[in-house]
Amino acid sequence: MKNILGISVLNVVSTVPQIIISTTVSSTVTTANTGHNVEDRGDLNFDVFKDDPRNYVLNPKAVGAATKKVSKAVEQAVRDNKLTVTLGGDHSISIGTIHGHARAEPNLCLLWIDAHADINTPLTTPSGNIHGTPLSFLVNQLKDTIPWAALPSFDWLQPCLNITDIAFVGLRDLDPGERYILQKFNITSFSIHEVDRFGIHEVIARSLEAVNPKGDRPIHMSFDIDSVDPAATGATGTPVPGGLTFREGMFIAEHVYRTGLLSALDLVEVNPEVGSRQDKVNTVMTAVEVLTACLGKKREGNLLPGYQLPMP
Ligand SMILES: N[C@@H](CSCCS(N)(=O)=O)C(=O)O
Ligand SMILES: [Mn+2]
Ligand SMILES: [Mn+2]
Ligand SMILES: [Mn+2]
Repeated sequence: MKNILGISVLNVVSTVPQIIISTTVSSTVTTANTGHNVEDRGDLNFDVFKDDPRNYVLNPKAVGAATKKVSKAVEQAVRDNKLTVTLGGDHSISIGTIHGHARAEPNLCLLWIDAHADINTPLTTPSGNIHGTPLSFLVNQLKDTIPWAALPSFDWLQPCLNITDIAFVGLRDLDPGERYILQKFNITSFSIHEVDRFGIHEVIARSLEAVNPKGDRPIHMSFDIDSVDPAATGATGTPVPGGLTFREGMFIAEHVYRTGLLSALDLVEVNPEVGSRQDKVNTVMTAVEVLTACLGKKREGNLLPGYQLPMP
């Protein structure tokens, strides 16, 4: 079982919630005696500079430089044989986490847990926000849809995923371009409709069967906190009603942990600058619980190795 490494990746500066998540995860995972020790490699700080006006997408220079840094940090952590956890922050960082993970583990498969598909291309995005496009930069089959010459800050990036290596869970807000892509390439996807229809166990089992049928591929799970219903995750940038219940989110985490194949994990879109104080508390609590479940903490309780009943 890999050791756990926490890389706190923050948008620009450390935020209290991210610090709470990373320190709580470290202590919780250790005390839950999951057999792991947690190493926090600290924050990746990014230069914030005035970016050019929208050129297909917003802030391409800043995001291109930041995701390049993330890629290097994640690649190194995976090469150090760490189960690598990246906390965010904008889902655009997954351009870097998945690229870096794939450089060390080219055979990875991807679980994308999200209200959104985040697979708009720079030409289909309605907002220009790169957090809605990360997957289009990463998959081979969409390579020709990216205006690479207009986005030189991404010249370091080579597509590294086969589009059929992705399974989506929790979708409930797709743009026309995304729907087209999912249909055209027959990508494994379970919207909230399928979660309601089949139940979360069947959905996550079918997702893993589709992308990892032999159970021999490292798993990258990119968990967008907005996959869980806004009632439990109000402090996020693009909330969508009718999300996964807290319990369904926890089930996904526990089930993926039990595969023993989790190799890298993103926990993203925790945004401490939006929502009420209670939203922030709820969102951080949800993030901590999902993360620690991904890392071995069980709702049934963890048997402490060598535990003996105290006797009088
Ligand atoms: N599809 C929309 C919303 S994208 C939401 C991104 S995230 N990472 O899921 O919050 C767009 O492209 O602007
Ligand atoms: Mn975002
Ligand atoms: Mn989302
Ligand atoms: Mn997302």
